[in-house]
Amino acid sequence: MSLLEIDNVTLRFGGVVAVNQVSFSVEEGEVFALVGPNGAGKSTIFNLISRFYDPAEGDIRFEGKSILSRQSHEIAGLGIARTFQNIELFEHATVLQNLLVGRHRHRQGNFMTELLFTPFVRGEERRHRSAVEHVIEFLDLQPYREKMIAGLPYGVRKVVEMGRALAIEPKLLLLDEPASGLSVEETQDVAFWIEDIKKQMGITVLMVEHDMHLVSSVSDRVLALADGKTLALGTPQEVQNDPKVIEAYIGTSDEEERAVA
Ligand SMILES: Nc1ncnc2c1ncn2[C@@H]1O[C@H](COP(=O)(O)OP(=O)(O)OP(=O)(O)O)[C@@H](O)[C@H]1O
Repeated sequence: MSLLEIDNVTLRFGGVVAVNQVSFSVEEGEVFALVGPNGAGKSTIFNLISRFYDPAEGDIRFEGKSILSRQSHEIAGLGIARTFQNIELFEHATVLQNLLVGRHRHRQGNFMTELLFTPFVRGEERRHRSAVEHVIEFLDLQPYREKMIAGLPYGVRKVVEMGRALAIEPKLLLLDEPASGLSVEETQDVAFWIEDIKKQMGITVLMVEHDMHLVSSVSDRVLALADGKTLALGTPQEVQNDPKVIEAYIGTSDEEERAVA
């Protein structure tokens, strides 16, 4: 059984078919990338998995069960965490506080037990702290743990966002353009972390990314989309050499996209 199955999914915005009968499966333990020119439908697929949108047709299954009856706030509870293209953190809270918020799905105490700070709650608190400390160490965030997000450089905020998602201890991590706006060195770090997230933490990764160098270095499989439709699916090399993919990139009006091609 695949961890995630996107089964013949279609979504329209008025007259625009943002996602057009797309199917793919993500296997446990792999890094799977969605690529394609601007407007291909990549972010919409993330938003469908996050249950921000309802598909017009098709099904989305996680661990074999449809998630279409679930609401967006229930998705983290199933074990799916995500980052956003435009980083979404609490600006006026510290790195540590932002990561602890990510632990919310694991909280089991009720109002009274929390109020009375029972041994159960104290134990829970220790467990949350230690999970968060593990993420801080993993992502080399020690120098920033007590710093406010608002004062941090962009590259560090991106890492904190990844940390917030990892603190949930997900089975599936959705990374929305993890390298966008980063320097070559920072992108290299992201590549190492994605490899470690897969190998050391055993977390499956689905990412949307424009940086084909990063995609080829970390992905097991790649799905290329254009105009909401599947163009090619295979290894990074197979997809990059696919004539339909080359055509889609060369046909784009975006200079950066053409450079990628
Ligand atoms: N909320 C929305 N309302 C209307 N149209 C939308 C909405 N979101 C996306 N679209 C349209 O759906 C299509 C797919 O957009 P989407 O953002 O998924 O593409 P993308 O591949 O993520 O592009 P990019 O690489 O620029 O982020 C585009 O034509 C876009 O204009």
